[in-house]
Amino acid sequence: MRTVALSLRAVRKVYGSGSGAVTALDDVTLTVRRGTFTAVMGPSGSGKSTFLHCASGMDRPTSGQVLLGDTDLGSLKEAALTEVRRDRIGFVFQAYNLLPSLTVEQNITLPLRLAGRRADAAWLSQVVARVGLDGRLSRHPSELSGGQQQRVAIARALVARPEVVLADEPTGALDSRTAQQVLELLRSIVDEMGQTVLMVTHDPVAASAAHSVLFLADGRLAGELISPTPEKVADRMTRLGEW
Ligand SMILES: Nc1ncnc2c1ncn2[C@@H]1O[C@H](COP(=O)(O)OP(=O)(O)OP(=O)(O)O)[C@@H](O)[C@H]1O
Repeated sequence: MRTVALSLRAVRKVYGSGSGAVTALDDVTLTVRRGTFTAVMGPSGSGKSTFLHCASGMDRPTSGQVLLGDTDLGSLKEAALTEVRRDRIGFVFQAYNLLPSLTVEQNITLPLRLAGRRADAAWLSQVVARVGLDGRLSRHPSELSGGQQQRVAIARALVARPEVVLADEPTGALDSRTAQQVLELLRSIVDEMGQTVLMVTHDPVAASAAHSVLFLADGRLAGELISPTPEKVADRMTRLGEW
């Protein structure tokens, strides 16, 4: 069994060229081990979104390598990359991104249907129970609270048994109590289901739900905090500058 879910090797991303060039990621090397929950934090403009786009294959680095397991994403043509994103990566966004005309169950199983696969009934019911959506499968997103909608999005991210779940500010639209429940859910899918989760956030409380926090500053890795607390994360962020 591979122990590394995702690795970045000397990843650089430069937007534009000449005097207007912006280096959004500068020589970022890191590994994300399987079964870990990692948060990525950094001041505004430090490269968090660029990092997530490169790590997920949504964008290609200017140089360096991104590997999902043993697969070098840079070696893949667009169609193969799309399949990797669909089949091997789960995504959770701040804005849920559910389809309003589909039921909860149809939203959750959409990635499988797009891949021409059927849901494994036992796995689906395990995922639905884990995210606390039992009895709500025939509802539509508009009938659910924000926290429940994010649970649907998390179930959708898990349904294809991805190698890594990438979350972009997953609690950014939620009140603090609901956010805490969603963070506990993300932590539990790691601790109890062995998932791997990588989450970008601005929020020290959200980051402290992870096993470790990676800090970005000016596109470079600027340290790691193991067993974070909100206070330690906030302190580190304050030392990195404006946030
Ligand atoms: N498409 C683009 N074209 C040009 N520059 C870009 C582009 N996307 C990002 N940048 C620049 O790259 C740097 C990193 O941006 P990025 O969005 O990754 O940071 P971030 O940490 O996610 O910021 P925020 O927390 O404000 O969302 C910034 O200087 C930004 O202006």
